[in-house]
Amino acid sequence: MTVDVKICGCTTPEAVAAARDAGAMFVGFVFYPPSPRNVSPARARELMAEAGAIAPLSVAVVVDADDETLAGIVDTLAPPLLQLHGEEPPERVADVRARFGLPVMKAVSIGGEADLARADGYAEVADRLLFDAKPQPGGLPGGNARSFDWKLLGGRSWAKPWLLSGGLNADTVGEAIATAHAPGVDVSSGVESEPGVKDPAKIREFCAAVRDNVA
Ligand SMILES: O=C(O)c1ccccc1NCC(=O)[C@H](O)[C@H](O)COP(=O)(O)O
Repeated sequence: MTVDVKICGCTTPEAVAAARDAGAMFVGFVFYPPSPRNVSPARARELMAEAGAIAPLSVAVVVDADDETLAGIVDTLAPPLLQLHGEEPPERVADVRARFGLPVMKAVSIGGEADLARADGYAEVADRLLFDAKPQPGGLPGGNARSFDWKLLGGRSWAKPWLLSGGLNADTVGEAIATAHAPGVDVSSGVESEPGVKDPAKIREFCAAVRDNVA
């Protein structure tokens, strides 16, 4: 069994290279100006180029982005996956997918059982799901180092591949995978030295912890 890893919020070539060398499947670029991890689409393209030909797949992370913003990202970066991390309803997920001809991963914030029913709705229209913790009111929609009760996901199955996210780090990811039966994991804050600053050593430790905890 393998567990897919996404290192989100990369802003330096060193972070992308560390993710690549540690075997991450995805690297996320955040296109959301209030985030300390915000980069421009052109910078994200440079970072991927600097990481070389054999690189993880880039994921464009956006929050309630309009079509013009998405078109700029798609034209500049050509990401193989879009991550919608805002309040996009299922209809918007389906619309983005059809309009841009790209697979879409929908972030679903989980606070309790009711949110799992919401996830069922997204599983019908998205290509992947990402389960994250609820943001605090007025806070960033993601990248908050907040976790949720992983037991809510244990024993559930979805028709689409999914990633577990929210407050993970090298110390907790093994238990998180085992509890939620997660086929993939995503991390941002847990591999940083301070908000927005990825630490290559922590990226390596995180990916090693995932490997060590998968039978
Ligand atoms: O990371 C951000 O700054 C961010 C801002 C706005 C929307 C989404 C964002 N991140 C999305 C991710 O996929 C993060 O990796 C995910 O929320 C987990 O973050 P963390 O709890 O810090 O590991």
